[in-house]
Amino acid sequence: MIVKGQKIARIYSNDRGLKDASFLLNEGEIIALAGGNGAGKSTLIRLLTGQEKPTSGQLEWGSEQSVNYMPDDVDFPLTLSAEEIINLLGSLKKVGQAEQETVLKRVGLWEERKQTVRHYSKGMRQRLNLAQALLGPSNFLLLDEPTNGLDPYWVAELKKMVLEQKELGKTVLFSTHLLSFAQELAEEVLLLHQGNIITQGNLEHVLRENDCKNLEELFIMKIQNNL
Ligand SMILES: Nc1ncnc2c1ncn2[C@@H]1O[C@H](COP(=O)(O)OP(=O)(O)OP(=O)(O)O)[C@@H](O)[C@H]1O
Repeated sequence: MIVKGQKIARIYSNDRGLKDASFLLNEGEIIALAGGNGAGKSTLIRLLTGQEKPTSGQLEWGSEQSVNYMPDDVDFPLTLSAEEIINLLGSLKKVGQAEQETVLKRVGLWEERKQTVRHYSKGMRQRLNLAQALLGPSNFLLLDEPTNGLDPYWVAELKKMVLEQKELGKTVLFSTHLLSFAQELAEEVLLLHQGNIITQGNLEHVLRENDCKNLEELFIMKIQNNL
């Protein structure tokens, strides 16, 4: 077990957030946290990273978890280059030059590594964000809206990178509102709507159980039932 949520909630003063979420994440799985805007995906991820404290409920962690995290909104210093940022984070994470180089090459920023972030496009900044999450040892990778700003080539590369991480034995949880992306990649799915988990489990199993041909059909059916 990686982590178990036991009726975990984070309710903000406006009564929104994440409500009584119970779930179990197992080792070595690719898990999609899917749902629309304001569904509670980032809130759940922030609870998992410890950036948010639950208003009720708890998380029970398996032993020796080490988490790498790709936030959905990171502002890298505009005056630093990708190389400097990865170097700085590399020294904090005790990762040597060779791995730093591999990671920058993997996200396609090696050629532009000496340019400052100011000169990067949105997609390049997002790839730098991905690079920092790939850097250093972890067994649990949390990616919040990793496709944001990526073009089709890099979305395809992102899929490959997630599968590579799985091959290395890691658990990968990513949030998305792109249901086709979740469908293509995930083994397990947590479908969120207005702060509630409306469906969870093995993707093939939940589709079969609900007689749906894909996640989009399931999502529409579930939210219509919730209205
Ligand atoms: N700091 C906050 N203060 C008040 N309300 C918040 C706060 N953070 C999130 N919320 C509310 O909690 C709900 C869930 O937000 P969250 O950011 O987790 O959704 P999300 O699924 O990540 O959405 P999106 O896909 O739009 O990023 C939303 O209704 C949002 O307005």
